[in-house]
Amino acid sequence: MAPFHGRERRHFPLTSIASVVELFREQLEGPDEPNLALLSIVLGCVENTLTLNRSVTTSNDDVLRPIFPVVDWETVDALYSKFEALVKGSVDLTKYPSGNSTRELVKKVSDVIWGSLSRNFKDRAHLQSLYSFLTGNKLDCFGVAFGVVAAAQLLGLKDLHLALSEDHAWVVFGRDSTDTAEVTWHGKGNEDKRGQSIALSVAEKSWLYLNGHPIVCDRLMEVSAIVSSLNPGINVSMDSIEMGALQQELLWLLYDRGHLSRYPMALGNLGDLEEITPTPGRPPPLAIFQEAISSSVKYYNNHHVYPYTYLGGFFYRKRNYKQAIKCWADATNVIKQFNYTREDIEIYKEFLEIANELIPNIVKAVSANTTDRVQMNILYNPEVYADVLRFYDGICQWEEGSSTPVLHVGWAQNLTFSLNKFDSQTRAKIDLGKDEDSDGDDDDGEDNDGTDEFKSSDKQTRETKDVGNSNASVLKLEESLTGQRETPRGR
Ligand SMILES: FC(F)c1nnc(N2CCN(c3ncnc4sc(CC(F)(F)F)cc34)CC2)s1
Repeated sequence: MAPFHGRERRHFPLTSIASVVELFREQLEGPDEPNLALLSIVLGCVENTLTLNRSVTTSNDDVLRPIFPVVDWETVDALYSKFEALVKGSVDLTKYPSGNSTRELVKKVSDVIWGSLSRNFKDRAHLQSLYSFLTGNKLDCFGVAFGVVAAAQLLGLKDLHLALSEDHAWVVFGRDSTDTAEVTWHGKGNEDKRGQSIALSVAEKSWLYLNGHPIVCDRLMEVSAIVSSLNPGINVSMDSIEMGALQQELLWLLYDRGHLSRYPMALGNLGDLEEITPTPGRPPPLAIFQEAISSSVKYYNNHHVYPYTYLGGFFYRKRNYKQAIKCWADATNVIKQFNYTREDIEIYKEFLEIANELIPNIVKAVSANTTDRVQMNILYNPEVYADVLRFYDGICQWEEGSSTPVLHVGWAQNLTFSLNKFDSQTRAKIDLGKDEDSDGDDDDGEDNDGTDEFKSSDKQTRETKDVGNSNASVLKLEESLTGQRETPRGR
């Protein structure tokens, strides 16, 4: 049975990037909601063809370059009908009161997707689409959550939407989307919490749930999520040019309609693509990365970390080390608002790489390459030194109040390595102003080795102090981790 109004049929067979873009344009223009299952099947089919079983060689070993795959209507219609039969065959809507979705109904839809998954390994690439689900019974964490939303759309559940953090996905439903439910798993070795509300997890103030500032999608942002989670990767070192071009064009189509404005990671993805292949007449990557930051500040109370690490990575690749370090300090200025829990491992790894590889590489590169006067001067620049301290202070504040420690002696070794590369006069130049106490003089007799800052301060108070306390806390950190003094906080 043709599941669509036949309007979509006229685009098939899809034989080029332009034909896929036209299908998406028509879907986005309405009047109906875009059909999430259809679009996910189409993109999954194209991605699968362009990135898997890629190179075909002839007898004399020429590598045949695949042209853009032909996506037939019959293929898509058959897969769509299979999905529709599975979903409508498994969920008897008469058993659920009409109107807003209930937790039981959401759990049932999640069970339908969950129950169809093959048991084996699930954190490979290209497992995010309904094409993967319908042809291989495999989905990754995002794909399961997306599949639940696509199934809900098929069932006419208009209140059920996708919620996204920087490393997890769940759903919102009910009147004004205030109810939430886990529908997929997260990470390795964590029991899935499907069916539960996310309220308890948010209360832990973990980065994983963005402390109440997730991306809550509407149907059009759910299309943005499908496009943004496209993976043009053929292997670790090669991307499909056609797939990257398709993702870039679809992201601009969504950008022009405003469907990326509240989606910082999609803007970051677009910035990365524009850095590789600039689109004539479009803003430069820097402007797009800055838009991602503005989006997080404007809509998510500056609680997203990735906008700053997207931009930091961009500056690092451009060898603009001063700006890169500033972005990374701005990134820990975000993470310090959270408490570290074991499920935040992905962002921990991000900061570990910055602290223990990228910053040491920078200070090594600029001190080794003394001929490059421009780069050399960052080791004589107190603002850069202050940003390195700010970076570490954010990590320290992240650890404060957390159930799980963040720092270990490896951090301190890299900290001392990086700080010692800065010229000693430079280190003296930063404003170490002590905080004014009530009678206004600096030294009120208490031992000013910074201990008091640890005992009395919590995150809020330290927030208002200048970099001086960051310096104190970082030096305390260095001493505590290298064993010269007791740990600043009993743990
Ligand atoms: F900060 C930079 F270094 C980054 N480079 N790539 C980054 N990615 C790439 C793409 N990505 C994403 N891009 C669009 N949307 C989403 S929703 C989501 C969480 C989950 F997968 F749904 F669980 C992840 C994610 C995750 C972050 S951050």
